[in-house]
Amino acid sequence: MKNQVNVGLLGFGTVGCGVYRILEKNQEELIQRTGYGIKIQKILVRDRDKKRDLQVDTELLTESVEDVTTNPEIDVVIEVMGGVEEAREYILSALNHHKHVVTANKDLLALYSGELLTTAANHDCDLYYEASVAGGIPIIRSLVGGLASDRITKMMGIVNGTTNYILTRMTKEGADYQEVLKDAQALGFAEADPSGDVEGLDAARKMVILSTLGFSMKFNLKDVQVQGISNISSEDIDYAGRLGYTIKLIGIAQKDEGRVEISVQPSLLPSDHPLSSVNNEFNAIYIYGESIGETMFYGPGAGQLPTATAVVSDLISVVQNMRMGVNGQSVVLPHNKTELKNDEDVYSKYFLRLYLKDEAGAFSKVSALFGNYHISIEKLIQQPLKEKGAAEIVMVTHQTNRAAFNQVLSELKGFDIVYDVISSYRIEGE
Ligand SMILES: NC(=O)C1=CN([C@@H]2O[C@H](COP(=O)(O)OP(=O)(O)OC[C@H]3O[C@@H](n4cnc5c(N)ncnc54)[C@H](OP(=O)(O)O)[C@@H]3O)[C@@H](O)[C@H]2O)C=CC1
Ligand SMILES: N[C@@H](CC=O)C(=O)O
Repeated sequence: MKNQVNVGLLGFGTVGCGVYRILEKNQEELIQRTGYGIKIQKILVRDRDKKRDLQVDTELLTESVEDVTTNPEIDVVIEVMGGVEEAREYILSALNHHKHVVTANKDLLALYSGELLTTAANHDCDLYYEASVAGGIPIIRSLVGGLASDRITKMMGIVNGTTNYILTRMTKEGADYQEVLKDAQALGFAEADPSGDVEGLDAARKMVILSTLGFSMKFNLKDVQVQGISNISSEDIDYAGRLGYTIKLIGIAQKDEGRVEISVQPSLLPSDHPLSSVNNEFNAIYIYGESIGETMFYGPGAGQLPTATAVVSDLISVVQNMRMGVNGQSVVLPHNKTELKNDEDVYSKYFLRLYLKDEAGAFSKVSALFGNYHISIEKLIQQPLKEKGAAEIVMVTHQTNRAAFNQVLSELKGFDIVYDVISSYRIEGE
């Protein structure tokens, strides 16, 4: 092996520029840790003439993917361009040309990890993807390395920086949803299409990746119950606060007796729960294992340098493997049969807010409906809504199963004494 490793970058946006910066700044440490110099040879972009914050030698930039994925001088390809089909095609091309690959692309991995990992293995190539989940937190390494000896039973946490940033500012400052979303985009936290963030899909993709690794089962996006944050109002946040809760977008993957539930939903957590204090773009994930019990991972979940740190750390692993003539840890394919839980088997408490007609006996009818499904009410706020001649009801239920709660919700929506069902959220962490 020569004493320099040549790298090709696919993408030079938020993360790509971060990778460039860290490679420039930490070259000395990289040589110490790997024994090799690491040089960026080519960078694929859509538009070479675009004005960029980070100025580089224009000879490095190319609009032709072959300059990277089939370039015989390049040893490792780093994919930080995003998207699915082109990214898949380019990574497969790189692997087929015997190049190791590092990627931050959770959209791609949630769909095609099996194909990509198999192709990598067939070509004796590494495929690392630490940055695809929770930005700078080394969560993938922890699952496939530090916790590999344990049986994982549950993973729960905040895995999207953009939505956590938005909810934090809405909660703490009463900030406007659209305004803070713009800030999250300007700060480089949001995806190119931020609807993936705010509708919960980005977090769902990350939960698919974590669940596949943690439970060694194959999952698809359709296996995840997903709800985003775009309908959360300042009133929901205020009521949650009055009842002692904070609203966060929470991903849960839980296995009981071989069957799994995966969800991403805005959830109410007790305000003294550690996840309630995870603010801004930070992420945090609890991992529970049969032997280890509870562990928690916390750190920046999005942003240029935290994400690039994970990417460059993967690159270091690749170079260390190249030096030793071995392949890396990340080629782990699922081997357990996938079984999902039914709604009847998923239990939690719920928060519900609705407008009720201000007429005698209306609340008793609602209570009776809950009673029909054996759901009891733990906390209640009732107040008149003058402009509608209605009462606003906010309640917290005791534990119930998802099927029963969904049935009550659907019957409430057709009830003549109910003006509107405003919002409902799961309650976790109690
Ligand atoms: N931003 C973050 O905090 C995090 C991002 N990620 C993931 O990292 C990846 C990159 O994200 P980010 O850096 O934010 O994205 P950006 O949108 O900032 O950058 C994308 C880059 O890829 C280039 N590009 C995109 N599509 C093509 C294409 N078809 N052909 C050639 N070049 C292309 C763009 O070129 P041009 O500059 O010419 O437009 C741009 O340089 C994504 O998969 C994202 O999900 C993961 C963790 C955190
Ligand atoms: N858009 C993502 C970026 C990192 O994965 C997020 O906000 O978490």
